[in-house]
Amino acid sequence: MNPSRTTASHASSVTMTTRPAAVADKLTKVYGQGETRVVALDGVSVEFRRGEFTAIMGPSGSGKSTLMHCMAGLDAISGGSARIGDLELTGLSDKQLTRLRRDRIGFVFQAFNLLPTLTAAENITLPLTIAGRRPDKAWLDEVIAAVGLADRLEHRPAQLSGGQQQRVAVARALAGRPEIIFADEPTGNLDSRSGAEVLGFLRDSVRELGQTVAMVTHDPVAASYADRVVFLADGHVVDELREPTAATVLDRMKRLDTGDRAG
Ligand SMILES: Nc1ncnc2c1ncn2[C@@H]1O[C@H](COP(=O)(O)OP(=O)(O)OP(=O)(O)O)[C@@H](O)[C@H]1O
Repeated sequence: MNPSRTTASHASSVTMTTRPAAVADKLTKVYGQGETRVVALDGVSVEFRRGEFTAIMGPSGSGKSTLMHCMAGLDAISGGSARIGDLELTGLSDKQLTRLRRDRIGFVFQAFNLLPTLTAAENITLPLTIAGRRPDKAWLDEVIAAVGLADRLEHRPAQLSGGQQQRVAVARALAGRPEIIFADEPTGNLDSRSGAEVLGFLRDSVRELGQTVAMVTHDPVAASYADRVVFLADGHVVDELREPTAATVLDRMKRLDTGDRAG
């Protein structure tokens, strides 16, 4: 049985009808020119609904990271559109994109990217400090309690396990109540137990705190924590699975690898 299916997704059922947190519409991304031209995304349309946890999977080179970078305003798009909430990313200046990333998007990367000289608490609030925003104390307490870091707040990253460091990174991503969190292989550097904790927390942030998460992963077990899996191949969305289990995800991945994209 898939552990991610044992509790009802209350937040999802309440919020899924509202406008999506992020939308790609016929999104294309072309790198290079002439002989080095690569079409990384070839008309990708996908919605990330509020209060939903989406995993993005696909073979190496299928465009997963490119999709995430374009949606998060880290990379310019070549055609189509990308929106965070109702904000269209095309045409935004570098300054506006920086502000968008800072104020409306949370990031979790494979490498935890914590500042070594700061405590866990200072790392968690750093983006808010940089933005000159006052942390919402009640929300922060809720996030810190949920990630189980209340007794580690004064520790520096070197004094924390990998799993704890990634939980600090997740709390940091959540601290500003972003419109959406983009997670790129968040469990890639963790053992399976720590990985399960981080994934469980990402799932809880969606179910219990009403957040929205899009996560790139290669791992069918990680994907099984999501509400849905979007499959990419050769820069296209080729499949989608709801209520995934590790077994159903693996089965779809095998079909992609053999080029059978039916169903
Ligand atoms: N900066 C770049 N310049 C040129 N080509 C790029 C660049 N970034 C990505 N590509 C190409 O775009 C395609 C999609 O790459 P992308 O990294 O999005 O795939 P991916 O699915 O995330 O792969 P992986 O699972 O290996 O991380 C690949 O063919 C890749 O070589």
